[in-house]
Amino acid sequence: MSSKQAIADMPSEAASVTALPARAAATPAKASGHGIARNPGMELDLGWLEAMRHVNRSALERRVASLTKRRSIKADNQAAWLLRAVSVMDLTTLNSNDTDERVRRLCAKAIRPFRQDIVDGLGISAANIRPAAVCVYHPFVATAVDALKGTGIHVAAVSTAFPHGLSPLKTRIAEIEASVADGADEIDVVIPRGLVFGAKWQELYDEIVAFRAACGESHLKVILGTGDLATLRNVMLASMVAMMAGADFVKTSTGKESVNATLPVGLAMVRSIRAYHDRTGYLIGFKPAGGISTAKSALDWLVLMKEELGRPWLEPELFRFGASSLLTDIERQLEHHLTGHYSANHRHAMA
Ligand SMILES: O=C[C@H](O)COP(=O)(O)O
Repeated sequence: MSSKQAIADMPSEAASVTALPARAAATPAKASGHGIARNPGMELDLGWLEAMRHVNRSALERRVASLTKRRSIKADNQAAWLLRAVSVMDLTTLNSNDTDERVRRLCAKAIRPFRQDIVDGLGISAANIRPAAVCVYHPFVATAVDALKGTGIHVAAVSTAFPHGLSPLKTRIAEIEASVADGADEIDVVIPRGLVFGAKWQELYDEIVAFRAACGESHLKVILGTGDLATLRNVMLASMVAMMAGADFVKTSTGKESVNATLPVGLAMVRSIRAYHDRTGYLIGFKPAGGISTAKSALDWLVLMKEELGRPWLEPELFRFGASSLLTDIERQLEHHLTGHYSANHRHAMA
């Protein structure tokens, strides 16, 4: 199969794994394109958490090693999978020196993610492949909303005293409300990691319930800061509490911890998503973020999702990469795919 054919066939090429069945819509789908029944959450079930006593780290690591070693993506299909990676990307800028101008340039990159010669070479002009969202700090939400108007690209805001989550609860809730008022479609909140260390599950649950209420129709992604959580059991418990409290997505990292998204941690979260689905029927999204900057690592994550959860988790409704520099490497790899050589990073300007 030629790579152009593989690109045209991308949805079916990725469809070979049986997906978890989608639940019949229990809550109305969001008009702005999030077409999945939203997780309403459930009561905090401490007994369920208690039952999750043991997480077998070495089994998770073995599974990750086998998935990445015998990766099932053939060379001809790689360009198609890289385009898929772009379409599930939250193109992110979260820097202390962000400006309105920089955010406008990033939005322009989201609208036209590839150089015209790459678009023409791959034959993808009709496919309109773009990141799912642009992710910014609150002061830039209005700018991004304006720059992306009419494109269908969502605006995500990091909230709740990102990246540490350590301001008063009232302040964190007000921050969510302000981003929603400015037009954010998605809100990425961070949890205070101390609540996990103290096993203060009720407090964590209540905070996330309040975050969800403040989000209204905007979708809620809950960042666990997994690099700070010390154990995979903590990661799984925090994931479960976030889902019980009504998270639409669980997300690994802020990008500011010393350890960012890793595949074993991702697998632990994905297994929590599966367990939550088995019990409630709801499909929860997953967003690995932080340190995902190479096309190769993006492919590893996509394979993990395809093999563990199935086809629906290759769509932006249920999967996102949070990444500030991944698009640059993907563009370089696509150019290499077309021309056989690499160009310098500066030829693929981000913003
Ligand atoms: O949520 C997204 C992350 O902050 C992006 O992290 P990164 O800059 O390491 O790609």
